[in-house]
Amino acid sequence: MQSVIGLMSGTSLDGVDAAWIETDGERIGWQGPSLTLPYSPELRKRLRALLDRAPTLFASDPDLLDAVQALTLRHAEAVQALREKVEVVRPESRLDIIGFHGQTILHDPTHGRTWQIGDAALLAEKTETPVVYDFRSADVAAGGQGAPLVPVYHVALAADVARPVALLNLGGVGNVTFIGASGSILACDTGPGNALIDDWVLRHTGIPCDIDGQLAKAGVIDVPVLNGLLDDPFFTQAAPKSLDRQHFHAALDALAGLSVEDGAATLTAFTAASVASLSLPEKPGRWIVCGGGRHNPVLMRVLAERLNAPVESAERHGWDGDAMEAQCFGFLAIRSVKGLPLSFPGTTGVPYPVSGGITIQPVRRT
Ligand SMILES: Nc1ncnc2c1ncn2[C@@H]1O[C@H](COP(=O)(O)OP(=O)(O)OP(=O)(O)O)[C@@H](O)[C@H]1O
Ligand SMILES: CC(=O)N[C@H]1[C@@H]2OC[C@@H](O2)[C@@H](O)[C@@H]1O[C@H](C)C(=O)O
Repeated sequence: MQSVIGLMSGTSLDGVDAAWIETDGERIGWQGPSLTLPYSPELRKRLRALLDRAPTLFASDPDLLDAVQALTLRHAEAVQALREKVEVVRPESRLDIIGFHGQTILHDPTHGRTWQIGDAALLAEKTETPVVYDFRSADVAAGGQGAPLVPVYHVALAADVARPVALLNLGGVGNVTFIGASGSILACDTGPGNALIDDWVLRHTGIPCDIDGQLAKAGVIDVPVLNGLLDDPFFTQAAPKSLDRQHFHAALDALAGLSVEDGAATLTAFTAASVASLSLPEKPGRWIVCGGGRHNPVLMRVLAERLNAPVESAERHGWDGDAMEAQCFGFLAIRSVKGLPLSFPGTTGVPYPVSGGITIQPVRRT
């Protein structure tokens, strides 16, 4: 087993998640500490501006280069902070490698593009550790969706969980890994997770999310608006399929005129209904939820109602639901180095299993 730090900067743009695990890329050993280093409001604003400009952005754009540097240095701080945490609990541990996802600013696999920003060479230099990055390009080049990549990690984690089961990540965007009774895998992005709720609440209250679902709880779902949102052609596409965070951005216009509470209730129902609209080969015996959405009790309740099945938090299975994506990119880093597949026909629609990721070594100091 090797010791690895996985780093994930998710679609919520809230910060970088870092997690330490021991793994050989197939089995998962010690799940060590994890942490989130938040981004400053200023960096969030710069990243958000890049999302809007990404389709026409040049790699040499000065705003992009500045943001990449700030983002990468924050990742290096996360690595240092996590090393210090591990030093306290397992002083004998030595970091072998880092899995660096970066920040997605554009995801358009149908046009062969997926773009995660971050400077892997700078991170390798600052941390004096080999860094694996660019996990999605090989899959997209081979005709896959480039996402989700977490399923192979979900399957390893859930090796002992009764099947059929679904593992649902509710981050900015939602994604699911379905494991059938026979072990068959089907995965896809599900639709919005928290990103639309966050954007709506931020726009109307200045607060970055609907804390504990308080606004949604006080609101009433606008059914015609909800049905209009569910008319999006994404929901009739078969899995595997993936999404750009901005795909549903215009959806907020459909809510014009609603109170902030009714809008939050409608968007919370939209996230749950988009998961329930999935057509899976078998009905999962349980849904295990990770990602920030599981902290929203209203979203969890509406999900359970719409899925008509047990909906459990990842912690019920001894997992850290806030660290799973970061852990995953540590796991994928080792798989990348070993040339093992990261994606499969059932997870991204790629025609054959594909590895991916590029390793960069730190500059040797003489
Ligand atoms: N107590 C809470 N109440 C409501 N929502 C919450 C709470 N805690 C976290 N969230 C939601 O979780 C989000 C963060 O989730 P997470 O960190 O899983 O996203 P991410 O990793 O950036 O996204 P992705 O998985 O799409 O890359 C916040 O933006 C917020 O909407
Ligand atoms: C292109 C991209 O960055 N997609 C993210 C995003 O955030 C959630 C969902 O959309 C998922 O497809 C993916 O991340 C996870 C970690 C994945 O690839 O499995």
